[in-house]
Amino acid sequence: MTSSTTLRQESVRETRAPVEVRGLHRAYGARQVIRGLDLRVQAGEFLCLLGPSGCGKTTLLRTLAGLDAADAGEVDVPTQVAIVFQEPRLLPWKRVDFNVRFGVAGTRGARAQALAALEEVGLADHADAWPGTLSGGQAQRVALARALVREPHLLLLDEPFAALDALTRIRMQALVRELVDRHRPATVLVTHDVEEAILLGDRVLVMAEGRIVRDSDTTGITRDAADAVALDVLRRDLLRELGVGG
Ligand SMILES: Nc1ncnc2c1ncn2[C@@H]1O[C@H](COP(=O)(O)OP(=O)(O)OP(=O)(O)O)[C@@H](O)[C@H]1O
Repeated sequence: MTSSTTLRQESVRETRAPVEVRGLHRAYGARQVIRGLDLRVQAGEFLCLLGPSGCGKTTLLRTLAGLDAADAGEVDVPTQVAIVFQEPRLLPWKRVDFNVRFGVAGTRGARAQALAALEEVGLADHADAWPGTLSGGQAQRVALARALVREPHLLLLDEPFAALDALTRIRMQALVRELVDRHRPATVLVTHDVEEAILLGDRVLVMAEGRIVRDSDTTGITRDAADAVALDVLRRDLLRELGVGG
């Protein structure tokens, strides 16, 4: 990722508002899930969020998507937001093309936009297929196309690769990074996979007990042999932070 880093930073469209969260609080009944969380994501930046189960990652994403309300604090997000979940959540009784158009319902030229998005995820020839005939990876690519067609300025990905087999996961990681580099939304990916976070993101954040407790710049760390030591050190550090390993 080293060579493309400078290019990515230079081509950020300054007109896009960054994501800004200040002093966010959210409780479910007596349980305080998010406790005074601050977060800033620049336009075009790819942020990966790690954290133990139940620490509030999905709650944060849902709040950024406007699906959940904050109890206190400020949440400034762009108007164009799209979210992809672990499951594709397609309408099984509608063809692929409709499922993608669903993201821009009512817009003129929606069919053409849907086809363009399907083309980008390598599924142009599946526009008229039924969701039930797709593999898990293909269905998740349709979910990605449905998100892209909205031209999001903020793209939220909640463990989107977790249900995929190892090879499909690697292909999907590369596709998502490529799409983010091309469209430049601010991107927040929740994952439990430390290596995925380091290799895919520009920044890796660790969340614990409702706050961000670590923020590491990971731009430029690749699978190349030259980066092996940096990758290993960061991986160990992050695993320790997550309470795994010594
Ligand atoms: N709608 C809800 N009502 C009540 N409690 C909830 C609700 N949504 C989440 N919670 C609780 O809030 C806490 C944080 O949940 P959240 O899903 O945000 O965690 P997470 O970090 O995404 O976990 P995981 O990694 O397991 O997906 C959990 O204890 C969960 O049970």
